[in-house]
Amino acid sequence: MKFIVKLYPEIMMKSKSVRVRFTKMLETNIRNVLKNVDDGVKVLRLYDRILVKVPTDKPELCDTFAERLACIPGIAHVVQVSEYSFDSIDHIYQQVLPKYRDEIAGKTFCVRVKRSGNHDFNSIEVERYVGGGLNQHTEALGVKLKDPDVTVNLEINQDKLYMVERRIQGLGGFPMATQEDVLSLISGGFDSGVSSFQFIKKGARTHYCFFNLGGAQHEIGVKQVAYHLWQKYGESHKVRFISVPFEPVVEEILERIDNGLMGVVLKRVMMRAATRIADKFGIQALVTGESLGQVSSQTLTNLNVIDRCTDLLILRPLIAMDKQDIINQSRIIGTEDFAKSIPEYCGVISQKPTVKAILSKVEAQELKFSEDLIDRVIESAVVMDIRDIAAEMNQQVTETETVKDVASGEIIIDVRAPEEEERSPLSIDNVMVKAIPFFKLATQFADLDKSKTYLLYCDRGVMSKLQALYLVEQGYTNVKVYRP
Ligand SMILES: Nc1ncnc2c1ncn2[C@@H]1O[C@H](COP(=O)(O)OP(=O)(O)OP(=O)(O)O)[C@@H](O)[C@H]1O
Repeated sequence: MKFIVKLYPEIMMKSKSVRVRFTKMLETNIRNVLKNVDDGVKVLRLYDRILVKVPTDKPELCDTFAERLACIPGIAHVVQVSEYSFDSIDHIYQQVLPKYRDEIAGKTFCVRVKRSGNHDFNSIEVERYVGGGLNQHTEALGVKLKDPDVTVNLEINQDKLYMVERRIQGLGGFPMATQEDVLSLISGGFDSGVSSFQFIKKGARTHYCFFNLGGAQHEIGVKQVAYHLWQKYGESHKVRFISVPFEPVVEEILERIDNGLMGVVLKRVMMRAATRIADKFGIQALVTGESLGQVSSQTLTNLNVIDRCTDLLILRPLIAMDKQDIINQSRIIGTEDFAKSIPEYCGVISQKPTVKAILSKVEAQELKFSEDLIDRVIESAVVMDIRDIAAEMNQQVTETETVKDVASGEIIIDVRAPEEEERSPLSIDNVMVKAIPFFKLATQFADLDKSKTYLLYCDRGVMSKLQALYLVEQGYTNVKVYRP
């Protein structure tokens, strides 16, 4: 079984040298991602496509490969094919006939051919020859060129015939790391998840910067979102997750800054701190999830005042998007459930925030800050490789317990998202399994029988550990992680 990966058209329109560079990057990225599924995978770059060969003894991996390919930036679409050799047009027909005989019986059909290489026939001739043969020698209702019941898709490349079994829509965009790095300010809500995703899709290594205003639980929640985005769409390249303790900033803002200006001042301190971090790592742009008019700090006047505190480029990919479209997008990329479960943590919500901040007044207010405020918070920032989020959870989870077996009376809670849980439900003989998706767990755990012990389960063991930590933080002791 093979996949033929088609590059996004924007890549194909580039000059030869750029196209080759992008294609090579995509080839490497695909290899890096798929070898995590199985290192027997073979990835081969051709002129305008990349071939992915699934290990012959593991056809069951096809669905996982298809899912992973659908999330790698730079791919227009992927076709899953079976491969045959041929020596004549009739040989093509003879191989197609047994494959499609039953499928087209009682149905209308048409044959579509894409051809590359040197042959003594063209695509239309193959369509007519194969279509004519199938029409005569099967129980098909007949050929119908527009809206047939079945389309027989064939690809011919030199002496190889590929029969297309399914088409998988790609993500589009550019291959990861073909663009320069960005630092995405992530708060765990709908917006910053989507804005981060847009830069991953555009091929920018997207590092994460989080300002902690709400304690350990907020940080755990945001780490879940960042880890999900990286693992699903950007796994080919490692990135950093930087957590900056912002309680000292919030404290000074509450004590020293005029009520109406608090929101704008908080954002300016964030931008200054993020600029320092970006400079340290040679990153040239910040990304935020700000959107025009969404909250008081996001009027044009206020965004302008925010921008004046740094020379660094601030990119706001959602600036003209409607909130509902952002939420819809977050559903598609899988961050909606995380965002729903993260409460508003901003401690600097003033009663009457100004929508028209005046730069000179804001600057005068900021003189009231302790001189070393930003130095202090930057010094205590924690920089981690995003891959270590999973490892860190492992370490911290020793506070809770990870178990391989279920003791009598223990109950398993399957915390996977409902679609995943429905696709492959967990069932263990003589063990009670309850499905409570991770985003409902925090609220529903309190209603469970407290005399019982609960083992949290998810397929990769990251989400279950994060959720276990979260519950331990809240004071529960009757929770463990289940890793069979
Ligand atoms: N605690 C934080 N850490 C890092 N970035 C933040 C934080 N709070 C806000 N931001 C950045 O500022 C942007 C605007 O935040 P704000 O709270 O004004 O709006 P929001 O609509 O609640 O954003 P979101 O939905 O992303 O939480 C966010 O999208 C994010 O990029």
